[in-house]
Amino acid sequence: MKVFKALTIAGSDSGGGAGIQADLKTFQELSVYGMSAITAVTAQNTLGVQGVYPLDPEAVAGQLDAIGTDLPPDAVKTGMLFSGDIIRIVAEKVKQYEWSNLVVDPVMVAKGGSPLLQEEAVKSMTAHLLPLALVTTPNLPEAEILTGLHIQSLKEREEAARILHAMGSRYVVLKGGHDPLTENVVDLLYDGHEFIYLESTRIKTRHTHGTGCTYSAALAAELAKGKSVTTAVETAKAFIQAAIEDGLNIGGGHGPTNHFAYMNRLRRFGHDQNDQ
Ligand SMILES: Nc1ncnc2c1ncn2[C@@H]1O[C@H](COP(=O)(O)OP(=O)(O)OP(=O)(O)O)[C@@H](O)[C@H]1O
Ligand SMILES: Cc1ncc(COP(=O)(O)O)c(N)n1
Repeated sequence: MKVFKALTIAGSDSGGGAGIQADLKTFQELSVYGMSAITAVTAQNTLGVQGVYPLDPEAVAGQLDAIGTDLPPDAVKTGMLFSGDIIRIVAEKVKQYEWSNLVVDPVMVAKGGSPLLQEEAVKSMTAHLLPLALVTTPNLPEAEILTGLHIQSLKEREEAARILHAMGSRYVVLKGGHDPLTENVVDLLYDGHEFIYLESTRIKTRHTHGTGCTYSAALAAELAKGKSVTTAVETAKAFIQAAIEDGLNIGGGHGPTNHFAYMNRLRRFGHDQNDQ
């Protein structure tokens, strides 16, 4: 049996709801062998981020070399990268090892408002990493910072997606979780030709810690299995919808999503997700 492997390059969340921990849980649920390169350690729980301890860029490079020389991943995702120096090292290694199935989740700020990316690093993200991305998955505030647009209307979302595509990302998913005005959550997928809207019921819950990480990890896992971007985006959306619907009421703040939910539902309905 072929073993599909996915790599997450991201920060550690001690509370287990976001970052590396969310990514590995998602890979596992979707039957993909998970590997990690940690960029920063955060002291974090459902109440917020209490500390950020970035790793030396050399330590990040060392982890990527260890993986690149022995365990070539079928897909790679990036999350919290913290600094321009780390972004440049990651971009260099992605090119060196020719990792083409790259999902860039341009994580900038945690739910509670703590910065997870230095301001000066935004330029490195657009100059060095986005041109290597197969898919980038910004939320609305991240898309505004990356493009310089103020995004309100659907037309402005489409314009932002066009700009991100022109920056080099072959596909763009503009996530709509942060849009407070709409009844439904609307994500926008753009491949350089057409706009596809993925709509789902907005779940009213405060347990949304790690939604973006989990979503992009599910996308990377499906790409690792050889699924098309469109199919992988649809599965990732179903995965996160189930994970938010069955969110975990633990901790005193924003509880995490439920990584078991999607597969539990498929099992209940007698499907194996590899049959899809
Ligand atoms: N309340 C909600 N109900 C249903 N789906 C949601 C909700 N919030 C977010 N989503 C979905 O979750 C995914 C992540 O979207 P979101 O905009 O929250 O990303 P994010 O802000 O990067 O996440 P994070 O804040 O964890 O970094 C998207 O597919 C979005 O549609
Ligand atoms: C290590 C790490 N990576 C990413 C996030 C974003 O997740 P959220 O916006 O849900 O706090 C986070 N909080 N911590």
